Amino acid sequence: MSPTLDEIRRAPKVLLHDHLDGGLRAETIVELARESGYERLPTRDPDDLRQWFEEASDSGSLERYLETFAHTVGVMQTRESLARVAAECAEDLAADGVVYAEVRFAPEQHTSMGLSLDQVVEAVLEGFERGSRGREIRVGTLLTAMRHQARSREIAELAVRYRDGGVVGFDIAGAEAGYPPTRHLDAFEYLQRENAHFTIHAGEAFGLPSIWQAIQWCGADRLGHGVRIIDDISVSGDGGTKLGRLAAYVRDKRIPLEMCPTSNLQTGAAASIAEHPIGLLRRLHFRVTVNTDNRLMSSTSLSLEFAKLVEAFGYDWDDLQWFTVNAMKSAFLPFDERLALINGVIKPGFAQIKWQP
Ligand SMILES: O=c1[nH]cnc2c1ncn2[C@H]1C[C@H](O)[C@@H](CO)O1
Ligand SMILES: [Zn+2]
Repeated sequence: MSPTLDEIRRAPKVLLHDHLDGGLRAETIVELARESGYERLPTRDPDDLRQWFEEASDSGSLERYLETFAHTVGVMQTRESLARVAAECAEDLAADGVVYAEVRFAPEQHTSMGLSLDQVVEAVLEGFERGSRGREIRVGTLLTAMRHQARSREIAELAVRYRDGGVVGFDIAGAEAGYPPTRHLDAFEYLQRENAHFTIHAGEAFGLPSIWQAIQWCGADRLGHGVRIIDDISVSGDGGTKLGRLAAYVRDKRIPLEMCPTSNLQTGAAASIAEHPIGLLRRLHFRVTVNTDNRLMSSTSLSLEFAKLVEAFGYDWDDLQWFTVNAMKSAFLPFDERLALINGVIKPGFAQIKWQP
């Protein structure tokens, strides 16, 4: 029997790639816009707004997809709104059965009403703490720098400053074409000297050179998306595969791929779930993880992403557990804490679901 959406919701899941400003509740956006006097929302009806985000994000272009964030970032400019959005994020993920999440956002985008970078981070950390309290979820924060801006070193320093307060790593995001990872080499070298962890959005809207730079120049621990690694794998008529040097390196080094299937369809990185490179990469035993990217823009949840993969590839509980353990192994948490979650929460949780009549 293949796993149903309801059953998947009850399984303990791990989410490594989820944007705070891409996961707001539509009702919350409308309320925050009203309270703050934000006038530019396309509609004030939550149902229409939810649909607007999904449709506007479905253009086949990452650049157009990113334009929709103006409306979520626009209502996240005060301590209260940031803390509320973060608390609701933790609540929503816990309700979906996520037991460990790393949620990212770009502090530099939340200072237009006068908050300092430190105040922004503190508000979000407080929100995650509040939303997680009493629930079976732990949330780590990743600080993102926008790749078209020039504040990555500053944001990297911010991440290190809050490393003992809930920030577990760093990331760069935004339009990929024209903004290669090496533009931010200074930030990555600083983080390496500080023994800090980081992931890089790479191989989503640009190909192998972006992935190569992220790994071989910048030293990324993980790849955000990384779907274009497929360009370095040739598949012959009889189904045989041959890995190029970069693809072999990524697999040999067990570099985690934070794959986000639905988001990739919307930005044109893949044509359909069934044709998504995740199928081949899983078969070839790359360290694949499954993620949401932006739950609002993609109208999705981690459970729904898994359910779509079950439908397209016929995955069973062992596959879903494999993706989940991969994600937990790849988290930016200390080794002993990762192990405790794998052995104490993930494996028993999947065993219970697998064996219940
Ligand atoms: O999939 C993505 N690729 C590149 N950038 C992205 C993606 N999803 C969200 N972002 C951007 C828009 C957000 O404002 C920013 C920080 O979360 O990250
Ligand atoms: Zn992303």
